[in-house]
Amino acid sequence: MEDTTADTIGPGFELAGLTKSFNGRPAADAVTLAVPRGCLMGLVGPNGAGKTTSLSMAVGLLRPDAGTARVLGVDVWERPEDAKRLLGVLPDGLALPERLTGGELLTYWGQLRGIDREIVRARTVELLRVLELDEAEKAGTLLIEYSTGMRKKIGLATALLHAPKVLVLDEPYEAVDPVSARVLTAILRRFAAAGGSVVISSHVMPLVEQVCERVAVIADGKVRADGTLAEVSGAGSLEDAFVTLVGQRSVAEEELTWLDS
Ligand SMILES: Nc1ncnc2c1ncn2[C@@H]1O[C@H](COP(=O)(O)OP(=O)(O)OP(=O)(O)O)[C@@H](O)[C@H]1O
Repeated sequence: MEDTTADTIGPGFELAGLTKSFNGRPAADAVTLAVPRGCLMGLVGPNGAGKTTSLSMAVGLLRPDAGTARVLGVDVWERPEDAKRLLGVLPDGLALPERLTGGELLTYWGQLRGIDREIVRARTVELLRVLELDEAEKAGTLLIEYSTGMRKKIGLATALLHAPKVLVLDEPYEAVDPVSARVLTAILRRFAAAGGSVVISSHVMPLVEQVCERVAVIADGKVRADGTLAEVSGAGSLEDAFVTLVGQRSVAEEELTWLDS
């Protein structure tokens, strides 16, 4: 599945001036980021900051008002077929065909992507085992019966199945148990060590500190900070830097007093 049309130098993933407004309000305002090859980048920001909007535009799920995204030099909007071969995506709120098992989903997914049947079969078995979904598969568990964390994991498996070069994962650790989270981190580190680029969005700052080498902070649709973990965090923690960048909000003494009774 190697795309020979992709370039061999430059960043793995590049967002340049991505802009989108909803009802006249900018949700993403000239978002510009570069994820080097072999790098894990964390994308953090408050609720409604524009993370999902930016990532959706970057992977070809939401058409930008302006700006471009390139995966290994391939323009996501000009060459969607080539770009999609290189990209593995775990979108926000992934819709699943609920009446299939996880294994059936991966099998159909692989066929849709035109991957050889035997390869799909082998990768499906391996992904289900590594992500600890094999017992559910043996029991014939349908996706509608999957827990929230299991849904996240099968979504991740679909993102990995075609062996992409760039992974874009919206909240991949959300609802995932600690053991599975370690497995996920090991997968992502191995992916990056092999030269892949990874972007994860997350609200869990210690996790981003633990997993990512670079971090970008988005607030009000704008990139407020972008650099190595040390550059963005400064002398304190990432959470301290985040709160300084996006502003603090606490509950005043006179608010919610009706909860005191
Ligand atoms: N389809 C849409 N229609 C209208 N407004 C939207 C739409 N999608 C997003 N928005 C708005 O765009 C802004 C950015 O939303 P977005 O989902 O990108 O934020 P986020 O950083 O991913 O937030 P969260 O951390 O809560 O998931 C918000 O104000 C949101 O209400």
